[in-house]
Amino acid sequence: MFDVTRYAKAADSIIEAGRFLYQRGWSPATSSNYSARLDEQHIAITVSGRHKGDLGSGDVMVVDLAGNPVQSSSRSSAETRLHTVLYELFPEVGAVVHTHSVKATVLSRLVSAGHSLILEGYELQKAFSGVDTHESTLTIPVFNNSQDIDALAEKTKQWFASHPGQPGYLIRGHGLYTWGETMKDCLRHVEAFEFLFECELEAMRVRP
Ligand SMILES: CSC[C@@H](O)[C@@H](O)C(=O)COP(=O)(O)O
Ligand SMILES: [Zn+2]
Repeated sequence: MFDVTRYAKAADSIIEAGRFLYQRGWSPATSSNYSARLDEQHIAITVSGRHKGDLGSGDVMVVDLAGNPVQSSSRSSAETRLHTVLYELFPEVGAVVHTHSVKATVLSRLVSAGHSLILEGYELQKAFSGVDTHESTLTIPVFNNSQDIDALAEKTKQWFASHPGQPGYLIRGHGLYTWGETMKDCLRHVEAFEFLFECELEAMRVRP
């Protein structure tokens, strides 16, 4: 069983995140999903198919880390397993956010198959938790999109098990996943990624 007060707080953080991310244009047309940890075994996560700019408490439900609904007859995000593998891997992760911005989508299609997006030399890399210098190298893997979410989740789990310090990943033609200790950390990470994606796209335009 989960703590109801914790659920209420987590749901509020998810609803607020949806408003912010939709307004910024990063979660259009019912895309995206968000979650927050309640305890070792449970997370609050968005119900599948809901409009993220207009979430209410009925649009956030509880699942266990196996993805089973707890006290809910709703269907959780189709991408629930992409969230739960991150909670399984990293006990310190308290929230996970998935977005569908134009820049993440376009850039993910420009990174060649088998390559990662490398971010180096940007002061804004320090917006990511644990990064304290522009002289760091962030390796952002780009996974091929798939409707087989269990298979995709397994690939992400394997990659991040051996690269635990990296702050997120792209799915080609689809969007961004990032996480943090709190929902605030996640939103800062999304903003930082969006800034860095714009820089990378602009650099490609100026010097193709
Ligand atoms: C509206 S298309 C986007 C979906 O296919 C999916 O990628 C997505 O991000 C939202 O799925 P959801 O099941 O609502 O969590
Ligand atoms: Zn998606």
